This record gives sequence, structure tokens and C-alpha cells, in this order.
Amino acid sequence: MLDATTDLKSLLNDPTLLESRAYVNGAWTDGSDGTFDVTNPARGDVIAQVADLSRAQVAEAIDAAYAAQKEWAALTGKERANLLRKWFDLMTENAEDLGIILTAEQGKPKSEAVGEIHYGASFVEFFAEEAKRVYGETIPGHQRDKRITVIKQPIGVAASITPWNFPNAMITRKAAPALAAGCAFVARPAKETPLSAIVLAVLAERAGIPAGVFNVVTSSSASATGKEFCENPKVRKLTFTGSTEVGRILLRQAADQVMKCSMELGGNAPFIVFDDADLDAAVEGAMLCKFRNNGQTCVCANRIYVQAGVYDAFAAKLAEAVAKLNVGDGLSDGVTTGPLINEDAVEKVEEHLNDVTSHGGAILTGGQRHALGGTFFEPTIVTGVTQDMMVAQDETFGPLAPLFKFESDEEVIEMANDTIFGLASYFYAKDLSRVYRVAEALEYGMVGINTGIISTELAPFGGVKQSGLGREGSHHGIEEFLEMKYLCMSV
Ligand SMILES: NC(=O)C1=CN([C@@H]2O[C@H](COP(=O)(O)OP(=O)(O)OC[C@H]3O[C@@H](n4cnc5c(N)ncnc54)[C@H](OP(=O)(O)O)[C@@H]3O)[C@@H](O)[C@H]2O)C=CC1
Ligand SMILES: O=C(O)[C@H](O)CS(=O)(=O)O
Repeated sequence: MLDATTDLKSLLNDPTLLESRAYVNGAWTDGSDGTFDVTNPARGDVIAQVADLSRAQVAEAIDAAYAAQKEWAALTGKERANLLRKWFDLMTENAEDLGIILTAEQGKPKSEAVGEIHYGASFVEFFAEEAKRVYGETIPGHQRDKRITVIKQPIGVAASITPWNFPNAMITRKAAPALAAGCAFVARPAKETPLSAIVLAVLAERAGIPAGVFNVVTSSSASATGKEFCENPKVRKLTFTGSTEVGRILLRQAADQVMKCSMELGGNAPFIVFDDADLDAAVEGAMLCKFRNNGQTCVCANRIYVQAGVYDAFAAKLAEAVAKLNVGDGLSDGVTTGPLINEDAVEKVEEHLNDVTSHGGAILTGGQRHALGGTFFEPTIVTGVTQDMMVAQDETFGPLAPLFKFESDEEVIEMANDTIFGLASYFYAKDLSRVYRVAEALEYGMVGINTGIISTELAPFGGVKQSGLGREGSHHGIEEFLEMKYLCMSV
């Protein structure tokens, strides 16, 4: 066993949670293509060698899901709910260990990782309850001898492809409604962070979720797995979270089967501070919104617009708050900011930063790779940012806070909406008519008003324009995994 694996196991209350095989049809499965390495981004060492499944093995997982789905759907909603509740209880009981595993492979501070585990588990808890509430309807007949009924049925086998930035919650946000609806599920996690997905399977098995209902296929080739998901006729639903670029590829591939797709894609969130805002609250919200997960979330503030009259005061307060961030290894106590996921991520931050400074912007704080080396980067604020700079159109996905100045409400709404994305947006203001006008004018699926954190299992999460299709979470979330059937009966 690798030294780093031994070290990681030594941190766990239950070392058996650290599994490196895939989970197919209730069996722990080695990869016919060998293994691929999983690295701790804070330390650079290999913490696991995970099963590398071939496309043929992915097809076997789909076969297993297809075979298990009918019996799973035949259970009552309450029976499925009871099993999902046990899964939720096990996630909650093991949250500390799941958080340590998540931090080790993804890098976020352990406190954030444990927070993600509870956030991820909240979807399982919520949709366990929704399993009992898949209602149909009756409609008055169109003729005297006709009776109209509408029923909801599970779509069948659902497959997911998820990113590395929330390796637990992005899976449960999909698998929980799918299983609650009566679907069977095949999850393919990002190659950077498969351990958090695998441990969900460990707990699903312990919860008594039947073999074949929840499968985790780990692979180094996302493309091959994605093609199998899109081309295999037994798959009736594809649910993806990741970049818009990859979302487009998958939609094109899924089109051949006219497959039902949910897409949670890229963002470019504006964070607007009006001159009537509570500046201290706005700074607190900006810190949470920008620097959560080191800026590696699709709903992070990507552009910070500040009205001219409060620009300097806001910038000074934000710099004070950024100075308090503690960059380091997420497994160390007191660390608030971990490393970026990989070298590509660091280079993207540098590219956006250099574009700002080479076009007249200025660094207020930070601005370079951290003294810790590796993929650590100094939390950075830049000022004098304008709409023609890269950061205005492209998602940084890192700890870069670009401050734009604006004069009028009309001007900032136009700038905020000037993007192909439409996922999350935020603004701070007190005047009620301004709040209504701005909230209604922003072209986004989600608007945070005087708050920088909007994510909850109770609300419909999703975007418009090229940020995605469909919603996850809330009672809307289960509809993504149901088909509506119209029954017309002649009496
Ligand atoms: N709207 C939302 O909720 C979210 C959006 N995102 C967006 O995703 C981006 C960052 O995440 P990142 O993981 O780099 O995004 P990517 O889109 O590169 O990867 C997301 C997932 O897709 C897989 N993938 C990559 N290429 C293909 C392909 N050709 N066919 C099938 N699967 C593929 C990846 O696998 P592998 O990593 O193994 O190559 C990974 O599991 C940002 O743009 C961010 O905004 C991220 C999270 C949430
Ligand atoms: O992947 C993401 O960025 C998540 O969707 C963000 S959140 O749901 O944790 O806010």
C-alpha cells in the first residue's frame, strides 16, 4: 500500500471507507484497464490507485442498472424512502471521514468538505421524502364517456457525469432524486476525485440499496464513458455538471437518441454592490461568494461591480477581509483556503490576471503564486477592471476578485447581462423598488439578494442561456427523472 494511502487511512475513524475499486451490480470491481492515480493537490502525493474501467465494463454497469431498475421501481415510494433515509443516516454518521477523504483528493479545507458532505446528504434526506409524493392527476374528460388520468413513471436508467469541485454533492444532487423516482443510476465521477463517489457506494451498500440500483464507474477516459452513456439504448437520462464546453459535446452525442438531458454548466456570476448597500454585509457576502472552495464553484462571483460612490470604501474593506484568509493544506486546522485542483487551474488564474494588468488594471492585493508552491495561489483583488477584459466573459474558477466600477443601475444591468452564461447572480441594495427592478432585469436562473450564498436542497438550482438545462434540488428536481403518461379511458 502507498505510504500516502496508509497516512490517509490513519486519519479515518473507519479506514474501510477508503475504497479504490468501482462498484458495479453490487460487486467491488477492478478495472480491466488497470488503475489511475489520485493525487492530493496540497501535497502532490498519490493517495490512491483507482480502478480504471473500460468502456465494456461501463456497458456492464448499464446492463446491471437496467436489470435492477424494474424491481426498484416496483417498490413503493415509502420503501425507497426508507432505504434512502438509511443512506442519509450513514452519510451523516460518517461525515467527518467522508470530509477527510474529500479534502485529501480535492483540496478544500476540511471544514468546507464536511460542510459539503452535509449539503450532499441533505439532497438524500429531501428526496427520500419526495419519493412518497410523486403525484399524478385526473382531468375532466373531453367526452362524456372519457376519463383522463395522468401518471408519473421513472424514466429508467439514469447516468451522471460530475466534476471535481463538489465530488460528493454533485452526485447526490442527481442520484437522490433519480433513486427516489424509481430510476437506477450509473455515476461516473471526475478522474481527479473518484474516492468521494466510491465511498457513497460503500454507504449505499451498507444501507441495503439493492445491487445494480446505484453503480459507480471510475475511469481515466471521460470521453469513452460519456460516449457509452450517450450511445447505449438502455440509458434514458443523462445528467451532467461541468463546463459548458463539455455540456455541448454531450448534448450533441445524446441527440442521436433524443435522450433526456439535465445540464448544470458554467457560470459567470455578477456580484453587484449598489451605493445604498450595507458595505460590511456586502464584503462578507463577497468573501463567501468569491472564495468558497478557493473560487472553484460555478456560482462564485466572477465579476464584482461596485457603484462609483462606494468603490474605494468597498475595495479597502474587501482587501482587509482577504488579508485574513489562511492559505494551506486543507487537512491542517485553521486553514481557510486550499490549493487549486491542478496546474491548468493556476495557469488560467494567471492568464486572467495578466490580461487585467496588461490592459490597465491594477493589483490591490495578492497577484502571484503562493510561497507554499505547488498549486497554491495568493487570494487576489484587482481594480480598474473593464468589460473588454477576459475575466468579464470567461469563468476564472479561482481566487481572483476583479472589481469593476459603474455609475447607473441601467449601466450595470447591461454589463451584468452581457454574457452567454446565466447561472447565479448577486446584488446588495436596500431600496425596495431597486431590488425588484434589478432582480427582474437580471438574466440568470438564480439571484442572491443581500446574500452571497444561495445553495440549498430546498430551492431549484440551475441556469438559463448557456449555463444549463433543467433544475436540481427542490420538488422540481425529481421531475427530471420522471416521464408523464396520459391515460385516456373510455367508460
Ligand atoms: N453549473 C454547475 O453546477 C457547475 C458547473 N461547473 C463548471 O465546470 C467547469 C469546471 O469543472 P471541470 O470539472 O473542469 O469541468 P469539465 O467540464 O472539464 O469536467 C466535468 C466532468 O466532465 C468530464 N468530461 C470531460 N470531457 C468529457 C467528454 N468529452 N465526455 C464526457 N465527459 C467529459 C470530466 O471528466 P474528467 O475530469 O475525468 O476528465 C468531469 O468528470 C467550470 O466551467 C464550472 O463552472 C462545475 C461545477 C458545477
Ligand atoms: O458545482 C458547483 O459549483 C455547485 O453547484 C455549487 S453549489 O451547489 O455548492 O453552490
